Amino acid sequence: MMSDVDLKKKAVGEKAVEYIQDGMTIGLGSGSTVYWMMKKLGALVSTGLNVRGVPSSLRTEKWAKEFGIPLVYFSEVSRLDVSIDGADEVDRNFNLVKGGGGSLLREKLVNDAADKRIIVVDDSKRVQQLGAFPVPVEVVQFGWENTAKKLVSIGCEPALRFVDGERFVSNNGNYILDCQFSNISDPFTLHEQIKRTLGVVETGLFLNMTETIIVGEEEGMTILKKCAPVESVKY
Ligand SMILES: O=C(CO)[C@H](O)[C@H](O)COP(=O)(O)O
Repeated sequence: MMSDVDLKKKAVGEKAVEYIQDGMTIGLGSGSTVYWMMKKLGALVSTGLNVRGVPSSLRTEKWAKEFGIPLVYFSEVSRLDVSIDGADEVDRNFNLVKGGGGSLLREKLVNDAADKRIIVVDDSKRVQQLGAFPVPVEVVQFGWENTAKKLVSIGCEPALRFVDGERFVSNNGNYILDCQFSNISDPFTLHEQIKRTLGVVETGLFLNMTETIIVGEEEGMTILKKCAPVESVKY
């Protein structure tokens, strides 16, 4: 049986497919919420919907192939019509922490290329202030220990990510440092500070990178849109 959280993820993932129209090129995000979007999209493709996707991770690429979603190389498209992605935290200013699955760099590149960017989350991801979830920071492997020390000096506790007892290596061949800050009052300045650190490739702070957030709740969902009234969908 599916957990309550999984039911919420499924509901918002499937809802996001309503934003996709025939002929669109779609940025396919990563994670378990995006999985449901892709499964539904695959079903629509099998009934004739003509779309193509750019995957933001190898796992997403695998799912796209499994669900029959046609893919196109990122290098072959200049813009995407829409991107649909998950997140680890969303604040009320539409800023996000992403990278819990380790795909933050490709996700950022894909989302940045989209004209419309939709985020799908369950309500446990909504926060007053970013930072309870450690900020994933992608760093080059060479000299990562020194990069970590530099990050300590800007106020965090970085932890090298391990998965199944092994050092996690991103799809780009880099390590991830999960950086716990005690308080992120200004995510924009923090992002700039981290980016200036030698050895850092990208941060999981996605700032001003979405206009629509679909939040799955116990009895429905809330659709948050920048500069538009909140929409509530009840079951
Ligand atoms: O940023 C991500 C992967 O790098 C995911 O979108 C994020 O971790 C949310 O995942 P899920 O939908 O499984 O909760």
